[in-house]
Amino acid sequence: LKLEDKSYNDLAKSHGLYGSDTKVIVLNVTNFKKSVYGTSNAWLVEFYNSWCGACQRFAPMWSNLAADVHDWRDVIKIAALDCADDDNNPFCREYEIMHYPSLRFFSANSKVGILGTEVEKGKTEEDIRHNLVHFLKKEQLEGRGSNWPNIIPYRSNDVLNLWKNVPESTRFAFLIFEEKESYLGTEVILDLHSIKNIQIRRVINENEALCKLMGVFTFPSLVVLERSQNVFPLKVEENSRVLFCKQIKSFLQEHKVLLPENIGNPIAYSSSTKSIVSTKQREHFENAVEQFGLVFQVDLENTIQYSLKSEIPVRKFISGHPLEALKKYLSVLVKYFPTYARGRMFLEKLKFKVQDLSTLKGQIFLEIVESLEAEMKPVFSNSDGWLGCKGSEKRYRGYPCGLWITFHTLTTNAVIENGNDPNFNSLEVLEAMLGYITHFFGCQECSRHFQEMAEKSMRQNVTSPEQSVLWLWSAHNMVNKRLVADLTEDPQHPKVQFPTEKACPACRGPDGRWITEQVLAYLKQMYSRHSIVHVGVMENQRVENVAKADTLHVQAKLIGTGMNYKIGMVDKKRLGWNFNIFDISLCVVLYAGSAVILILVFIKFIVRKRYRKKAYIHDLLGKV
Ligand SMILES: Cc1cc2nc3c(=O)[nH]c(=O)nc-3n(C[C@H](O)[C@H](O)[C@H](O)COP(=O)(O)OP(=O)(O)OC[C@H]3O[C@@H](n4cnc5c(N)ncnc54)[C@H](O)[C@@H]3O)c2cc1C
Repeated sequence: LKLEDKSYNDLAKSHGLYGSDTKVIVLNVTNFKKSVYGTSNAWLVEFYNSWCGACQRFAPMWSNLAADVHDWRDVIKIAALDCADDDNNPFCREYEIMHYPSLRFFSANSKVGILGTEVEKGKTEEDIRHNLVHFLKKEQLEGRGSNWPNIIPYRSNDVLNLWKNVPESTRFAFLIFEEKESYLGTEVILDLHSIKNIQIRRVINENEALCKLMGVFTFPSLVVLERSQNVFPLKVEENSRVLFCKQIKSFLQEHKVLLPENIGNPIAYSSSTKSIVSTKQREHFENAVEQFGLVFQVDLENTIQYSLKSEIPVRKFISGHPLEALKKYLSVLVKYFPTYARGRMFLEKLKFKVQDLSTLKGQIFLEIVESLEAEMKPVFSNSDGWLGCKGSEKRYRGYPCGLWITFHTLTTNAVIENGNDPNFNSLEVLEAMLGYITHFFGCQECSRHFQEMAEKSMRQNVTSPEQSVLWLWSAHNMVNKRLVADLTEDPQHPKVQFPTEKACPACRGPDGRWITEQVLAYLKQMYSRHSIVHVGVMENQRVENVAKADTLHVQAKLIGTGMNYKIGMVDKKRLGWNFNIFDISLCVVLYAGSAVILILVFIKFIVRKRYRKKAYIHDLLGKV
């Protein structure tokens, strides 16, 4: 497949975090195998998830790297694949992508079935580039990449050997003398390899004879040899890749060697790593919808759908601790996830099918979920997208927001419904959440932070039902605090200490300290299953347990926010045999209508009969 880099991105249906303005090649389930396998260049692919904060923060670095090594593209291509895209998700399972972002190196000419080698992300773009150089050197040492520029050090002490096996037209040989561990020589070779009629080779300081011969005693150093045996030592002010490239290029320009345009000038991709939330937006937010704390049923359902159909099945095998965590997660969903009758039955059956297993494949779990869903549909509302968790752009909010509100809903409803039970386990939902976040949540960085928080204070502090709700609230606020002004912060939904002062004036004392009883009351009110907004729920879903009072309460809230939503279905209480008030009313109306029609027909019949009788008598009298 000989596509220019730009064409890959033009063909891609969705770009995820990488638009057409970057040099990152967008791969997907359709083009991945055709592109990556059997090519003369190697590939470095980022498997990421567009909702994952760590991936969003990593994206500018990845784009920078792709721009930086763009001149190496016939040796290595830099690409990315979005595992959050539903089409790509099974593919990420096949490649056993357990966390995001994951970097995989694919050798030149690799065969289909090779899953790539994990590459360390490091902390900086330079770290990844150096790791990449390691991989490329290894490739060539193992005999691959024979058509690549030679990055193996020149070991001979006879410079005449430099001119063997190179085309006649090669005029200059640049020797970069450096220490064994240095990356500079390889990088310069790769940067400038498309310049014709020259060769650039590394000489390491262990080749003492050649160093002596060339009079090189400091490393790195640059020496040029002409075929005619002229030798020019070139002075480079700093040991930098850019300056070495610059020096070689200016030497070549002086000697009238034609240079390809823009060669050896890595174009930096500029992207801010800071949030673009202005102070004004932060202030404006104080007055915005969010402060009313609405929780939408479709967001909760979207969350567990993503978790059950994408996040859990991405694991190839689930056993041991992850399987235990899955069982606990399903158990709390069955108990406390607010859903309709079919949803509840679906969760119960799912839990039942998993509870006795000692090992499970991710793919099998997905099949169980899908077959139960097909058997019992409609199970979910199948809305088009997020409502409360909708971001101002696709990369913001969504699933992680949904996961937070789902777990707040579970902890709160557990306490509201069973908190008075003397056998109530205050840690049950939190332990289930911790297990889920530890073993399944794709955002590795979030998972690590959450585990650290739990380790520090969860089991110690949560000694009563109410404390489970408050612990999660305070843990979430710690994350909010850490993410203020972060790149992942949605400008329309700045990170705040929750609830805002405006939303809950009673939640803070005069000194600004939290009044936890008030916070608890606020959270119980917001996350109670009775407050959940059933907007956007499919017509054939039936809303249970939502009393008229709640409907009015929600309506009032929505009116207060100025949101233009219709409250559908909310006040339709269910009756037996799947009939609701609407069905019954329709029957009564039809019944009454048909009775009226029958009466009218009857009257018409009587009137006509009388009229005919009269006409007959009249006729008879006339004849007489
Ligand atoms: C367990 C977990 C750990 C995470 N850790 C990290 C991390 O370490 N680094 C990172 O970059 N991202 C992390 N994330 C993602 C991050 O916290 C946000 O979810 C993401 O940035 C989306 O933010 P958001 O604006 O939608 O609001 P979110 O923070 O997702 O909040 C969703 C909704 O919850 C409500 N809410 C907010 N705060 C509270 C509170 N204290 N108590 C109750 N309700 C509240 C609000 O209505 C808000 O809209 C984590 C996510 C989860 C689920």
